Amino acid sequence: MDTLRIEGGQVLRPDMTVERADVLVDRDDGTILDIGTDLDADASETLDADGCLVMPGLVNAHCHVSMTLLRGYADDKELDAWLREDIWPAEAALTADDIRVGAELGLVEMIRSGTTTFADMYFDVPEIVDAVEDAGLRARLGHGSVTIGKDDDDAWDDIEESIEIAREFDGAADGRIRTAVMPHSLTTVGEKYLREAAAEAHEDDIPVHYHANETTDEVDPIVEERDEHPLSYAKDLGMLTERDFIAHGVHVDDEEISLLAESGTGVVHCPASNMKLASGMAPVQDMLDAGVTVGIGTDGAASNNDLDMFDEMRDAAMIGKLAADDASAVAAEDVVRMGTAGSADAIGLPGGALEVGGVADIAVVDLDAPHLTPANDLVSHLAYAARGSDVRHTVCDGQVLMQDREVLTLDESSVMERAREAVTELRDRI
Ligand SMILES: N[C@@H](CCSC[C@H]1O[C@@H](n2cnc3c(=O)[nH]cnc32)[C@H](O)[C@@H]1O)C(=O)O
Ligand SMILES: [Zn+2]
Repeated sequence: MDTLRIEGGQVLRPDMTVERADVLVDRDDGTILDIGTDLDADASETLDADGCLVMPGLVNAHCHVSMTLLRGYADDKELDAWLREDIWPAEAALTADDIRVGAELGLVEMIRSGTTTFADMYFDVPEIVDAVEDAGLRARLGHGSVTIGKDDDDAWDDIEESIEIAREFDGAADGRIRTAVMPHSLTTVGEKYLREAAAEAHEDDIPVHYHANETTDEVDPIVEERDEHPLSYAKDLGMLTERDFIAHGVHVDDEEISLLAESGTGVVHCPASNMKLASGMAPVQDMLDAGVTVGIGTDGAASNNDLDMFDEMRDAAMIGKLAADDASAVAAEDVVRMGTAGSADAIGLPGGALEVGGVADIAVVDLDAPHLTPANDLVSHLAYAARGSDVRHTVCDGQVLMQDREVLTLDESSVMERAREAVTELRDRI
């Protein structure tokens, strides 16, 4: 058997306790064989974790990965103007090659910050599929469709593309890639298209993922037109089921929180994007109290502006306390759970916890740094003090993606160089 032993570290267990242990991984099937201090087996390969915390790989539950190319391209604007005036025109000029290199750049960034799994809404998805296959991450991918401003034929084409992409690539990369049908939002996609997209997806047991209740501009028109709140509308459309997950959920009322909890629909909280676009403060503690499955996502790099899930966990804790006006709200354990198991549950992929028999998706965090000293409470450090750059090794599906900060599956400097060139040309085209 081909095995990997991560040895000498402390291990974060699913109950958020930390214990000294080695982790033995079966690289053939990508699962954890054993966790303990006296594992016998001679491993085929070892990763040194001395002075490190071994934790589940982080799960970035909402992203637009190729938007790394638009990092710093347009800042300091609210959502609607930012999308219409800057982002959508720039995206219209992106080529398939741009999408590929933008995705690779995002994947390098995620691997370097301990993210092993992500959910992504973008276009030219086959390019992203190929990039993920090579990079070795786990992902739930989909084509984002928009129908407003399009004639009926173009609108249907875009919806059908989302459905076809989801069917074609589900199970790709030896099963590491799953898919979802991804209508962009409840206000940028018309009712009949949403209904059809959800029905088609669910017919094949494929989830639906969309932006919802991100800004008041997305809530008010629905309330005015339909005399119901967006998530009640989503329920009528068949888009609020156990397998589905929404991004944001900032402006949700108590009734909508109950709908999320009853249906089991996942919510992906994107605190940095919500702060940067001044979208608002999601009632995360209320959602957790109600039993909603809450994960964390970075959103695209143009509204963040990085893909570091450690930043995101800290932001979630900070804004969660502010939103609840309570310093005990959205505590360290809660954000670490949301950034790992919560995200994995929300997007319906395995991972998010280190357990025997579970997938070997692992981040090894080097604790030997001034900002992580002393080790009073390692869960607190993960939530409040650690950075993506503290990650030393990243493992996904039993394969080592980064060892001693060297990315093994992609050529980091060539990816950066190609991304710089792509953006120089893109700016000329726009
Ligand atoms: N097929 C669509 C693209 C949809 S992909 C998903 C879209 O979400 C956009 N996006 C990124 N961040 C956010 C956000 O925070 N809220 C809403 N949309 C976003 C992103 O720029 C991208 O255009 C088209 O051709 O216009
Ligand atoms: Zn988004």
